[in-house]
Amino acid sequence: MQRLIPTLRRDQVDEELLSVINTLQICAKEISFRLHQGELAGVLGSTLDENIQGETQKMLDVLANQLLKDILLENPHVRAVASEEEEGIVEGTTEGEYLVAFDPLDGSSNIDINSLVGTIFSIMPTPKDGRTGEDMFLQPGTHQVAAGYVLYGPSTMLVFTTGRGVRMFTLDQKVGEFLLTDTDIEIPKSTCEFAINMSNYRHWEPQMRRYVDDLLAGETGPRCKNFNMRWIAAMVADVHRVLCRGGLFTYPGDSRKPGKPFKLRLMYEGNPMAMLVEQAGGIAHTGKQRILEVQPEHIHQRVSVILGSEQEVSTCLEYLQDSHSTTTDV
Ligand SMILES: O=P(O)(O)OC[C@H]1O[C@](O)(COP(=O)(O)O)[C@@H](O)[C@@H]1O
Ligand SMILES: [Mg+2]
Ligand SMILES: [Mg+2]
Repeated sequence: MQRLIPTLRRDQVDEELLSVINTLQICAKEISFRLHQGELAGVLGSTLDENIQGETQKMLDVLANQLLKDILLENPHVRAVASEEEEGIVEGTTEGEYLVAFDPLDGSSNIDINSLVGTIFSIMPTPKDGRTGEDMFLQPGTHQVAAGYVLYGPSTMLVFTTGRGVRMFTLDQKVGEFLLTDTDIEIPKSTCEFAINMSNYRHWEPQMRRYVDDLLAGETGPRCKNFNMRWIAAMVADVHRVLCRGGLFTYPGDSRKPGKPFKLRLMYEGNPMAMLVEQAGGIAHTGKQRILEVQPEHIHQRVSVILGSEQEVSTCLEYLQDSHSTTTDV
């Protein structure tokens, strides 16, 4: 079976980028090891702190962030990193050719119940126009040269794209290597499955409610078919299911917190997942535009996400089109 780096080398990925990807896979193996040790590693539970987004930090959020940051910044090809757990960017080597944005541990509320979590990452080139600091990261997702995630599940998987399709690698615990297990991933065009946190129903705009009402109405409703629902509460795991067997995943805007309608982060959740989904033939949208075309204004920007099977996302967007001309609350 093919190993990660030789597989990418055959795609003529440049050596500097390969080196960054190699560093990421080293971190992923270490995080995977600690997670699988669970309680035995003494790293479960919460810290007494909140991250800069006001969310309770788990010990593993802190540990995974420290690991990724420390190891990436030792790589001479990394100019800077941006993380969900860091307020500002952290600078590396001035000559570094690449920027890395990451969510060190996604779905971290699942840690306490020994359920699925992941790491998400996005790699962009260092701009050559003299920009410095956080401004270097403010590039649309179309600029990403590589993106992916690690799913820490019954097996640890690395799902990855450099813009030449999506590949899945599985960590062979015996040899400590990610081996290629699936290639040319294609999301089925149609689906009977959707993923949304239904408990927010009352906070959605009317057209999103109408779309979901029609899904729930099943074969006797206007959609004339029955839909199933799944929600793992870890974007990595929900998107992984969509890549494997199709589906629609959405975290739409809602009116819970005035002035803060969105939950998922653009630079290290929306963009990398959008690149994977588009590379697998799906759609990744905000409801108004391709996620990959959003011009970021700051590194922790949040965004509405609707992604997955082409036909179902298109149908959802048709429902929402009405709403954007009649409501302004999202
Ligand atoms: O708590 P909710 O509403 O189910 O939200 C779940 C969503 O929040 C997230 O967990 C946010 O990720 P973090 O754990 O990195 O903060 C997504 O992975 C997931 O889709
Ligand atoms: Mg996350
Ligand atoms: Mg996180």
